[in-house]
Amino acid sequence: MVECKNLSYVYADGTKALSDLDFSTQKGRIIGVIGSNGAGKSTLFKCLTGFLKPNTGHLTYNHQPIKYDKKSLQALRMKINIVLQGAEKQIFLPSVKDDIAFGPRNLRMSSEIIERRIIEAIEATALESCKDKLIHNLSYGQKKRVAIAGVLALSPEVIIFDEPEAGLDPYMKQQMVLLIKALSKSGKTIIMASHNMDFIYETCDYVYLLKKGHLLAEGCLRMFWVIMISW
Ligand SMILES: Nc1ncnc2c1ncn2[C@@H]1O[C@H](COP(=O)(O)OP(=O)(O)OP(=O)(O)O)[C@@H](O)[C@H]1O
Repeated sequence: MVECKNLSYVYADGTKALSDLDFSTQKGRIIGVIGSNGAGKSTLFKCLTGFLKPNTGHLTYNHQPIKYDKKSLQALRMKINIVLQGAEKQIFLPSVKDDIAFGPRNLRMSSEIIERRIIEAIEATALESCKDKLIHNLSYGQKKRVAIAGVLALSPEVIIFDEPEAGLDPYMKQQMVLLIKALSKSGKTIIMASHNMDFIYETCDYVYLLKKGHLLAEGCLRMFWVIMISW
């Protein structure tokens, strides 16, 4: 479980990106983080993954405060990982299988485990037909699934998606809804940001609404329209 209490983050130029934010997750939940451009969603995700250290507040994972030394951060990213909006940013190697294996190989997992993780990640992301192709030749939607498979291969407990449906056609958007729901059903906790309210409505169990770094509202799906009205 990830929990933030009174989280604040100010960038070096003085921009107050998060102010006194309370946020928490529960295992298997799909949590949507919504808010207009500049609301603080990406900053929150950078704090949750340890890329940014909050100026004030408490940030814990499974009730333990997040530590910022190299070893602790590496361990944190095994538990909480992020799928960035631009798939290209997360692709490091030319072949699908090698790219999926990149994280597990860096962590020096055994070849049997790596092979099993590759197979499971390919299956979960329906990449069977692309698995022997060069990533350079894949479509945007396929590249996005390779990026997701690379994260799944690390087997994190919490997966953050930054605009998972952006750039996908209607069929692939629907596939993304199914993939996210299947991950949650398998026990993964999902946190995601999106500007697509239909996608949020179709996918999430619980929603946080941010405005200029402040938490404006939060609620489960049946509260969704109340949240929308107050936005
Ligand atoms: N490196 C930075 N230096 C200074 N200010 C920053 C930096 N990164 C983000 N900000 C500012 O912090 C605020 C929150 O930005 P953030 O990217 O977290 O918002 P967001 O909700 O993810 O927006 P979007 O929906 O456009 O992705 C904005 O005012 C932004 O300009």
